[in-house]
Amino acid sequence: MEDEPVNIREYEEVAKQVLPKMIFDFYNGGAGDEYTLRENMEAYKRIMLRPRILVDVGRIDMSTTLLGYKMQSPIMVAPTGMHKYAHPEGEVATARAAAACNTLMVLSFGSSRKIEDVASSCNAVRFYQLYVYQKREVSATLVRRAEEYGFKAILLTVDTPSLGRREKRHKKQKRGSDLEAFASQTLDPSLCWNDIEWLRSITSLPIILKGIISPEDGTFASLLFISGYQFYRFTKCFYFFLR
Ligand SMILES: Cc1cc2nc3c(=O)[nH]c(=O)nc-3n(C[C@H](O)[C@H](O)[C@H](O)COP(=O)(O)O)c2cc1C
Repeated sequence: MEDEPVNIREYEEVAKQVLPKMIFDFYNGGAGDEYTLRENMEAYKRIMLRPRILVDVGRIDMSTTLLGYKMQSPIMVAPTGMHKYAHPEGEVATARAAAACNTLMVLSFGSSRKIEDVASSCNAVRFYQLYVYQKREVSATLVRRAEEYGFKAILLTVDTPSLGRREKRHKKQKRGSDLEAFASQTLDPSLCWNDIEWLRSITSLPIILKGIISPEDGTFASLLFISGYQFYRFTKCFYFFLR
C-alpha cells in the first residue's frame, strides 16, 4: 500500500488521525509541562553514530538475552496500559507482534485484556508488571495468576508512588483523570525497600525493579540484595534484576 507508514513518526501521524483526541493524548502525552517527554526525544537526537567502514556487515546479529531469554535485538515491549483503546484485540495483538519479532513483552497491570487471554494467544516470553496495592492480597493474587499463566518474571514499577499529573486529560475531565483517581485510591504510596522482601517471599519468579533512575538507589539495592543482582540499562531507567 502506497500510504503505509514506514517509521514511528508516520505511525504517530496515522494514530493522530484515526484515534479520538482523548485516546491519542493518553498514549502520546506526558506529565506536567511534558518537559521529560520532550527531553526523552531530544536525548536521542544528541546521540551521534561514528561508523567504521570496510567491516563485513553481510550478516548482522543484534540478538541478546535477558534473564536467559533470547531476543532478536535489545528492544522489548515496555508495559503500557489500555491497548484496547487503540485496537479491539488489545494486548493479545501486541503479544502476537512480540512473538513475531522474537522479543519479550511486559504485560501492564493496566492491561485491557485478561492475563489468561494474553498467555494463550502466542508463545511470546512474557513478564508481568506489578504495582503494589494498599490491599496486599490484590497484588499477591496478580502474582499468583502471572505464575499460573507462565509469565517468567515480575517487573515491579518503583518510580510511580503516585501517577504523574497528565494535564491534557485534566482539561477534558475537569477533576482529573479516572486513572489518577483509581491509582490514588488503590496503589500504596508508602511502598519502600521492606516491601521488596515481602514480594520476594511470595514468589519464586525473578523480580525486576523498573524505574531506578538515581545510581545511588542502584548501589543501595545492590548492598541490600548482595546475593544475585544484575543491572540492565534501558533508555533512561535502570532495570534492576533481583533473583
Ligand atoms: C500510554 C502509556 C502507558 C504506560 N503504562 C505503564 C504501565 O502501566 N506500567 C508501567 O510500569 N509503565 C507504564 N508506562 C511507562 C513505560 O513503560 C515506559 O517506562 C515509558 O514510556 C518510558 O519509555 P519511553 O521513553 O520508551 O516511552 C506507560 C507509558 C505510556 C506512554
